[in-house]
Amino acid sequence: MLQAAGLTKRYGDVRALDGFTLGVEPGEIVGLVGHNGAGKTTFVEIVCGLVRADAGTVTIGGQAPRAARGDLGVAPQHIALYPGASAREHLTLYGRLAGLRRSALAAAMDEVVEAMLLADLLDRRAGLLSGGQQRRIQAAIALLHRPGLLLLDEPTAGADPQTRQSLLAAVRRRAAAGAAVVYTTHYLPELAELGATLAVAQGGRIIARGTSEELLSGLADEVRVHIDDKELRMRTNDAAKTLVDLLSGPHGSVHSIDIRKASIDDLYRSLA
Ligand SMILES: Nc1ncnc2c1ncn2[C@@H]1O[C@H](COP(=O)(O)OP(=O)(O)OP(=O)(O)O)[C@@H](O)[C@H]1O
Repeated sequence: MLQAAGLTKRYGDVRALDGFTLGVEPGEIVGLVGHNGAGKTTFVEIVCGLVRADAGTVTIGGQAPRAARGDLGVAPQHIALYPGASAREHLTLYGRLAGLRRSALAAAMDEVVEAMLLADLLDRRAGLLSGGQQRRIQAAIALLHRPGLLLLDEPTAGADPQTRQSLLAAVRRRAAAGAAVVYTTHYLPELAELGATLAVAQGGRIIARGTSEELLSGLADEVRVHIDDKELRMRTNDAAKTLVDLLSGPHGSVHSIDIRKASIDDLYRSLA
């Protein structure tokens, strides 16, 4: 559905993208992760047709980004709402721009209002809502016209657990119905909940691609055991065996055991 190959983009001396290549199939959720400044948002902006790449190609369903705009749903990283307009007015405007009319528009609005918990907020001005509530409206706009490609750039930043769960459920449903999804986040557990594959961006390109199990499998977990008045810290690929070995020998009084799974930071470090 989305094919990007060899994208480069410079801002003065900064290489925002440097050979960025990524493909996303219908029904696939790709978690786009990477340090601040890795090029994730620049990639999203190029796919949206907002920024022109210096080199490389992007196609959406075989078409150029501008021609494919109608099949694109975008929740940008920064809040981009009209402060004086209500959620209802936003959804009506964007729905009409996407070609939805009357009963089709009403049905699409009902669906996203329910999915993004907007019923009680519909007629309040967006500018007076909280950051998390504004994110719900942005996500609803992205989902409204059932696009074939969803680009969600840190859609849960500042969202409470209920909003996060609603959004993740809505994204899963859309992917199950065949949408291709690019989901940018700094929060790995969300991607596990989505069943997403990972694409790791670094220095303006994708340096690793696979399931989180594949990418994290070689990385050691950390086991911390508080015995007597000492804390032992061990890196291990088999936390259970490490603990059994430790505790089957003579030992003092165990106060706590903590197993820290390999994190996304461990992944970045291993790829650096
Ligand atoms: N309009 C711009 N003008 C100048 N530099 C830019 C512009 N947009 C992005 N950059 C630079 O390009 C690089 C990539 O930025 P980008 O926003 O794509 O990163 P990111 O991976 O989305 O980061 P974050 O996780 O912080 O959102 C950064 O060094 C950034 O400062």
